[in-house]
Amino acid sequence: MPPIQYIVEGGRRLSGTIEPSGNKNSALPIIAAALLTEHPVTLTNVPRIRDTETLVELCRSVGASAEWTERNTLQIHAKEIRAADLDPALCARIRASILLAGPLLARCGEVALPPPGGDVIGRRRLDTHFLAFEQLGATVTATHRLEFRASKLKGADVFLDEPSVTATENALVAAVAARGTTYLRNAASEPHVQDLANFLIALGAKIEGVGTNTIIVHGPATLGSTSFAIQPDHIEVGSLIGLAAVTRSPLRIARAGVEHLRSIRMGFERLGIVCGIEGDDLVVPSNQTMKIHDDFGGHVPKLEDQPWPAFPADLMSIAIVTATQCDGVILMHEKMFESRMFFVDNLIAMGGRIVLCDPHRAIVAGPSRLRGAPMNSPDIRAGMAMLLAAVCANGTSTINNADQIERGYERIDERLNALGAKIKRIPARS
Ligand SMILES: CC(=O)N[C@H]1[C@@H](OP(=O)(O)OP(=O)(O)OC[C@H]2O[C@@H](n3ccc(=O)[nH]c3=O)[C@H](O)[C@@H]2O)O[C@H](CO)[C@@H](O)[C@@H]1O
Ligand SMILES: C=C(OP(=O)(O)O)C(=O)O
Repeated sequence: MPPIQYIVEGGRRLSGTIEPSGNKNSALPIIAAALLTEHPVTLTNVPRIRDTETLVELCRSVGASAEWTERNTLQIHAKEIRAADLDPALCARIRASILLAGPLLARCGEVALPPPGGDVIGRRRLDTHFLAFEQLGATVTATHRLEFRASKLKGADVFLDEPSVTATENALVAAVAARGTTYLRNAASEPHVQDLANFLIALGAKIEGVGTNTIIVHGPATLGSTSFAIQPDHIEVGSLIGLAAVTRSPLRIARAGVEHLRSIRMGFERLGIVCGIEGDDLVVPSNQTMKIHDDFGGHVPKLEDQPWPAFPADLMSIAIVTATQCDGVILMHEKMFESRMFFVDNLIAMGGRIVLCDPHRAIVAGPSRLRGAPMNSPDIRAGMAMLLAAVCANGTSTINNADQIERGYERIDERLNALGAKIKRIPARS
């Protein structure tokens, strides 16, 4: 596939209504977990993005049938599956290939996975996955590939060494197949972890504590068939709030899943951006103060990410771009990933007033007038953040490697153009 480039004519006001896609990070573990049951599963509101397409190919390669019956509806039937050798190139494309470990181990008693890929945003440890699988009775060998074996998975009282999202998801799926009760303590509780748990419950699993940091699973479950709708993507909603703010545009984000937006709204409020709620829609007015709130006593405020329910790491890049358009000074502290902030060089080249203090901290002083520039998209969220910068900048920007953006955001050029943006995708979509 040829690399994708966006050419963006900036400085335009946007307006209108946009609906977020289904959550990428819900769809991925749920597609993988559909391999746990031998009955058919229908998933709706699945984002049709590069990451889900890659995982669907991997599911087919182990013997499941997986068909898109409508643009965002996926039917998966894993009547019989085999612990086949998985294509290392496909696994290396996505972080979520590691999510096949839980269901394949449960179904086949063994699985060998090439190392997963995903965003290059710092070290991405797998130790928490290994810890959880071992406590559930599996043996793990990690060499050039990851081998998991378990003749029988057994329920256990597992304390995760950190609330890793994908490790919690893998452990949750394995625990559903394990004999006995499992406690997953220090578990991640992100909306996508909740979505996966609700999907497993819909299949017949017995799970308590969904949305908390102690998940209790009574296994083994007899699983059936289900039809399940993926929840809206709160990270996409956050990206759209940033877009509305930096372009000073009124946007309505319809069916936004407002119950999961408190910490996100609070983060943007610190930047002087206040959203209204109307039913399940989020309304971003154009007349924002865009004035950064100092801490009590006039001290420089900070915005930092942490595991859920705090402000999400995947919105840090968007928040940095947004802060360049706000009045005041703020410390942005990315606590979780070591390399996510390096993209700010692109913003500095565009005229952003940012000091990158170290790999985890950047000081942003705004507002600054951004100028269009050529850029490269290093990862999904930095790519989307640069798209926001390009849409708000004076002049034309070129974003190379926009394939990265399309790993996570469905038809984003078309959807933003419908609001008034001017993004040309090369090659054009047929
Ligand atoms: C497919 C998928 O769902 N990917 C998401 C998943 O990745 P993933 O599951 O890979 O991320 P993890 O939750 O394992 O950890 C992310 C990083 O945060 C660090 N960490 C984690 C917990 C903690 O308390 N302290 C800490 O420093 C980890 O060491 C790691 O460097 O969760 C990340 C964190 O929300 C998101 O960025 C990814 O989009
Ligand atoms: C880091 C991300 O994705 P992945 O974990 O799939 O690389 C992301 O969604 O921002």
